[in-house]
Amino acid sequence: MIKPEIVSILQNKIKRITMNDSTNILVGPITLPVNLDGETVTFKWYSWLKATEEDLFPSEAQEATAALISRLSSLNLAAGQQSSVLVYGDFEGSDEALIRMHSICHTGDIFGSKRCDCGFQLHQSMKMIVDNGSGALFYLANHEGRGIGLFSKAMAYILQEEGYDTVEANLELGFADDVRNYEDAISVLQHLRQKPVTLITNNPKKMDALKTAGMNTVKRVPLWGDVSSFNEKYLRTKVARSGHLEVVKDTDFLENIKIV
Ligand SMILES: Nc1nc2c(ncn2[C@@H]2O[C@H](COP(=O)(O)OP(=O)(O)OP(=O)(O)O)[C@@H](O)[C@H]2O)c(=O)[nH]1
Repeated sequence: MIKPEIVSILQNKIKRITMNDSTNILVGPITLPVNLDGETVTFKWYSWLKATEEDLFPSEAQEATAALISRLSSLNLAAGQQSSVLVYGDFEGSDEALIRMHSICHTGDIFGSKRCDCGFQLHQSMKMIVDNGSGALFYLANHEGRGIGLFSKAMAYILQEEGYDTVEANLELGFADDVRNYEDAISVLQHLRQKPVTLITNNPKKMDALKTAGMNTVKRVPLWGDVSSFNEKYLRTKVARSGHLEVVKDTDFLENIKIV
């Protein structure tokens, strides 16, 4: 039995986001001071859980929060991945808000791998959001390896060491090049902000996903960097095969960046 005082602490921080055929349960905001290049910057952190079982967060029940809490310890949530959003500034009301839909990259974001540009993009986009004064970083934890999962990404890396490019490696393993879905994140975004957003990305598919969902995405800010001999082929493949947009049209952007 969950104590009433525990329910009353949590219930104002839990919101239901109803989608067409499922529900996302959003928890937050939670104050999150972050060390960003030596400065303490305070974000508001939220996480969400897709409620696939109807009784997880019953809409009619008065004690929906209690019902949810009482199920938590048996759900084995650590075995799955829950996504996050870090919100900065007056995200709901500001005229100009920058957002980043960042797909998890265990190797790049956590270990600092130089085989991709993910760690750089994660860090840089947080700084861009703070410099802008308002925005949100969505950290999409079910997107590892463009949706193929960490174990499969390890296999894809082995194929890449034998000369296959990123796209070929995914295809040879029986996946599409990119199997990511942004619906859950967009539902959370729409819950947090209705006004137009500017998306930090080089990937037009992310812009399309937001526009298709009816989100008013007015602008795009590109984000290339941390180019080295380790990730040069990966970055070239993004432009040549995955449709990523270069910084300057008709220019081979990598030739303008010193390879270290
Ligand atoms: N399959 C596969 N996935 C990779 C590889 N290197 C990085 N990734 C994944 O690629 C994704 C990159 O995510 P993002 O940086 O958000 O997306 P993006 O499509 O590059 O678009 P933008 O960075 O927004 O321009 C992450 O899920 C990484 O785990 C790789 O060699 N193979």
